Amino acid sequence: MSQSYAAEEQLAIAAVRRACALTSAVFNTLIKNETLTKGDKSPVTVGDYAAQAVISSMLHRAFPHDPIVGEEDAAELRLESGKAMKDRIVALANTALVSPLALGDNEGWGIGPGAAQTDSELLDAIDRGNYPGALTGRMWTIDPIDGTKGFLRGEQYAVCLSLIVDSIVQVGVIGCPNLPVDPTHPEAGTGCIFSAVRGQGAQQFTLSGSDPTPVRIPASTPETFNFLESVEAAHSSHSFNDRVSTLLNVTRSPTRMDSQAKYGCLARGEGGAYLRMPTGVGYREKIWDHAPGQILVEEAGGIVSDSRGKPLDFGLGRTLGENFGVIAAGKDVHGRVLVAVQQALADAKAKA
Ligand SMILES: Nc1ncnc2c1ncn2[C@@H]1O[C@H](COP(=O)(O)OS(=O)(=O)O)[C@@H](OP(=O)(O)O)[C@H]1O
Ligand SMILES: [Mg+2]
Ligand SMILES: [Mg+2]
Ligand SMILES: [Mg+2]
Repeated sequence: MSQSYAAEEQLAIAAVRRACALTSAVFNTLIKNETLTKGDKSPVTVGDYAAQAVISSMLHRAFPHDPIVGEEDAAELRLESGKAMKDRIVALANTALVSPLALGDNEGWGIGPGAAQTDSELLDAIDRGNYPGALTGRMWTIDPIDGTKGFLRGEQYAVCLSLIVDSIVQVGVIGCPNLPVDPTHPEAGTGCIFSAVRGQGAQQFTLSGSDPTPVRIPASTPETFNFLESVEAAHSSHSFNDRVSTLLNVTRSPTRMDSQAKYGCLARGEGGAYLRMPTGVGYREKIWDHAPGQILVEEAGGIVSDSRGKPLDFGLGRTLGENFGVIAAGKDVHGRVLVAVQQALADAKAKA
């Protein structure tokens, strides 16, 4: 029997709302020494750490036994050299945690404002994201800022949270503070949340209101179809997407956008397909970069697979393991995109 996951969805929405308020505030005041470069050369800001601390604290309060796979860890913040950053993160996280009841909070589920946390409680909350993942059982994924490079550029980024049970994503919530609420009326403002529960559909509402609207991927037409792809050429191959576009006679140029906002746009009918092919050997996609997006697109009536047509495997640890690339698209076009991707891969192999 399918479960309702009502408490989990409400908590996830409330946590993403609080984290989005925090990241928006951070962007307006971010200064240079509030960003670090991680071992893999990617950036992390006080916003990433503080948002993970807030979401993890709220999860722990509501579901103390659930393990968490979170992108960030607090190792740098525990060093003497990280003290200034840690102090700022603690202040930001506590402001977000104790602020008055945000829309979507529900005290009945214990997800209203909480008490301020100590430094060590907040560092421990960040480090609770160290779960290695598992094939069975419940676990949450947190990507506190997905598309950190987009966040730093003032463009798209997303606060992403999912609940995975026995390797299947059951709840996904994506907050997009910089995304237009209505792409046909950009003047109507920005700030959306997407949310989906397995078997119950997908919805969008505004970051500041409680106005859920169901989202569904419409049938695509040659006039409207184009690819959604990463901004960063290092994250997915733009030239491969060009070849697939040529094979499919796609005339519209791709929409480049950071983060899982791409899954949100696809789910509400923008673009037609999200194609993410690896640029080099070795990088394994992280589960927090795809779990909320996968359930959102599937619940909006689409299909998400890797470049071989296999489902994404969320039960192999912190990465998607052997999955190679991602194709997300409406049901009517996914098969055609998959065939074109296979053709482009075969052409590249023949040339090599
Ligand atoms: N080499 C490589 N290949 C593929 N993906 C990578 C790679 N390196 C990083 N990442 C992950 O990409 C996440 C950013 O998502 P996007 O690629 O959609 O954003 S962007 O348009 O490129 O900025 C980004 O997520 P965040 O770190 O949360 O921003 C990374 O997890
Ligand atoms: Mg990410
Ligand atoms: Mg991130
Ligand atoms: Mg990152």
